[in-house]
Parts: sequence; structure tokens; C-alpha cells
Amino acid sequence: MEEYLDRILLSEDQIKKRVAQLGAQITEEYQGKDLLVIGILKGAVPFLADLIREIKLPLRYDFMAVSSYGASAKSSGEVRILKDLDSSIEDRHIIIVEDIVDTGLTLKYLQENLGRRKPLSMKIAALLDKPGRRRTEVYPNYNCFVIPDEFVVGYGLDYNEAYRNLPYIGALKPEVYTEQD
Ligand SMILES: O=P(O)(O)OC[C@H]1O[C@H](OP(=O)(O)OP(=O)(O)O)[C@H](O)[C@@H]1O
Ligand code: HPA
Repeated sequence: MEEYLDRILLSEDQIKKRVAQLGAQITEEYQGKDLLVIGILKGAVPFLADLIREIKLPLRYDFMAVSSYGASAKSSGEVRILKDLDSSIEDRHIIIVEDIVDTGLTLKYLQENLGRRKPLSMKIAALLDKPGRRRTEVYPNYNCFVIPDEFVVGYGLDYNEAYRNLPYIGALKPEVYTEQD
């Protein structure tokens, strides 16, 4: 295991199996619907790439970039749009794909912002849910794993832009980061 990790929380195999299950569930639930999958950059990229290949339906995908963490391990609480969607979502069935719901502030902002654009339906799929840190009452409709209150990296999740390419999810050693930085 890498020396900066405390332990591996979710193995490559566990992630693969759970993402396949979720893809099958979405395939069933969206039969006959015109689906648009919206990935939230940058963390959702590996999850989105794997999930869409497990959804056996015609779909389209687009990306949005928002940021509240900057280069730190603590949410600033203020969400900014860095890149908006390429096209309208009015009258589309959308699934927002996130790597993690932590304080929930990013998701709350996205729900409000995208909700105003009048999609036909809107659901949230998150790889990880960390309910112990929630600061607002938002929860993903589809979730792969619930995790404890620890800062995690890998499979898209970063600390200061590093570790996104790990194929599994690991908890960072506390000495590698500080909550206040
Ligand atoms: O529930 P919250 O406390 O709001 O945290 C979740 C958000 O934080 C991370 O994004 P970040 O701003 O770090 O951007 P990134 O995806 O580019 O890493 C993550 O990808 C979620 O979008
Ligand atoms: O635990 C986390 N790791 C990486 N990025 C994050 N963004 C919110 N929580 C986390």
C-alpha cells in the first residue's frame, strides 16, 4: 500500500461490482427515457466513465465544473461554477453524477441551480456518501458506499489534485493533510 495512506477503504473489485449493480438498476429504471448524465468535474470522471458503460441504454453525457474545496481538505462553503453545461436540460431526464457527498453544500447548490432549468426529472448518483459531515439536508438518490468521516482519495478523489488516479479508495494518513489548510 502507498505510504501516504492509512488504509484502503474500498478495493478496485468492490467498486467495480457495486458500480455494475448501480448501472443495472439505472438501466431498469430509465427504460424508454431519454437520459442525460451530468458528470461533476473533476472528481466524478472515473465513476462516470465506469457507470455509463454499465447503463445499457442510449444516453448522452455532459460535464459541469464547480468547486468549493480549492486546494484544501475543508469545504469553503461557497460554490462557484467553473464550467457550465454545453446545452439546455429543459425537459430532459438528468442524473447528476458526483464522486462524493460530504457536507452536501455542492449538491445543494447543484440541485437548486439545475432545478431552476426545468429538467423533466433530476436524480443524484454518488459513489460515496459521508453523512457524518453533512451540513445541509441533501442525500443522493443512488449511492454506492457510505463511508466514515475521514478524508479519502483515489478513483477521482484528490487531495491538492493528487491521488485521483488510484484505482481504489483509501483514507489519507492524518499527517498528510490538516483540516485547517
Ligand atoms: O459535499 P461537499 O462538502 O460539497 O463535497 C463534495 C464535493 O467536493 C469535491 O469537489 P471539489 O470542489 O474538491 O472539486 P473536484 O471534483 O475537482 O476535486 C467533490 O468532487 C464534490 O463535488
Ligand atoms: O474526503 C474527501 N476526499 C476528497 N475530496 C473530497 N471532497 C469532499 N470530501 C472529500
